[in-house]
Amino acid sequence: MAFVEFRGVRKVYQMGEVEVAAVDGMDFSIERGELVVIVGPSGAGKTTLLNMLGGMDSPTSGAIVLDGRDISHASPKELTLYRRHDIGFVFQFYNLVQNLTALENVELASQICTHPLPAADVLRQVGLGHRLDNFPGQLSGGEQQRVAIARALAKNPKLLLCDEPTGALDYETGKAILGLLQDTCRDTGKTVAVVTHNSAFTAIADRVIHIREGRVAGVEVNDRPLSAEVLEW
Ligand SMILES: Nc1ncnc2c1ncn2[C@@H]1O[C@H](COP(=O)(O)OP(=O)(O)OP(=O)(O)O)[C@@H](O)[C@H]1O
Repeated sequence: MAFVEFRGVRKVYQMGEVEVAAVDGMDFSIERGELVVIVGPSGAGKTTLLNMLGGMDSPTSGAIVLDGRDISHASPKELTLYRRHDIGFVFQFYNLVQNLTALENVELASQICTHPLPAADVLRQVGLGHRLDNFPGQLSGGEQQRVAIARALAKNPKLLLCDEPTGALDYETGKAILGLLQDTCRDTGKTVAVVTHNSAFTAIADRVIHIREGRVAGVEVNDRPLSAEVLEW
């Protein structure tokens, strides 16, 4: 069994009389330790997929398995624990607590977990060893996203789930963040999934899952992914 599996997953929203299938029968798998890019145009179903994989929402039908556990019928309480322990989230906007330092922001997340990694170590790992005591307002956008990545990693999650992680950053800073996600995957063996509309990012992935109209339009496995350093778009 693969590390992550989507099997016949559907998510249907009822809009008055009309049913909208935001995800309409999705099958894919992700292996442990892979950097995966899930890519598709606006409205393809990326957010709906991410919400289900992240345990924010449950599928209408089908199975979602992470590390051997089917979460598709999990109770709200079980999903809370799943989000807390199994998934590290990185969003487009960093969502840091403004009156806490970088170190305190990371420690805050670690406090709710059972096996957190030392906050200062993880901040050093993302290149912010010299910024531990700075507040978010004293950090650049790229540095704030590094804190957000450290916060997610310090939970020591099974899967790092990133939603348009470079969306608010300029070109060079965005590239550096992609490089950090790639290095994290290579150096720690962590499974990293990046959800994006930017098809250029697919070149750095071990596996690419193309999404269109609520379905998987294709899957590619890259034997030689490009280093994020040399990526251009
Ligand atoms: N709560 C909802 N109720 C009704 N329809 C929804 C709901 N959420 C999503 N949809 C519909 O499902 C489809 C997929 O939406 P989704 O937000 O998952 O796409 P997306 O790929 O994330 O798009 P974007 O890149 O623009 O965020 C769209 O047609 C959307 O209108």
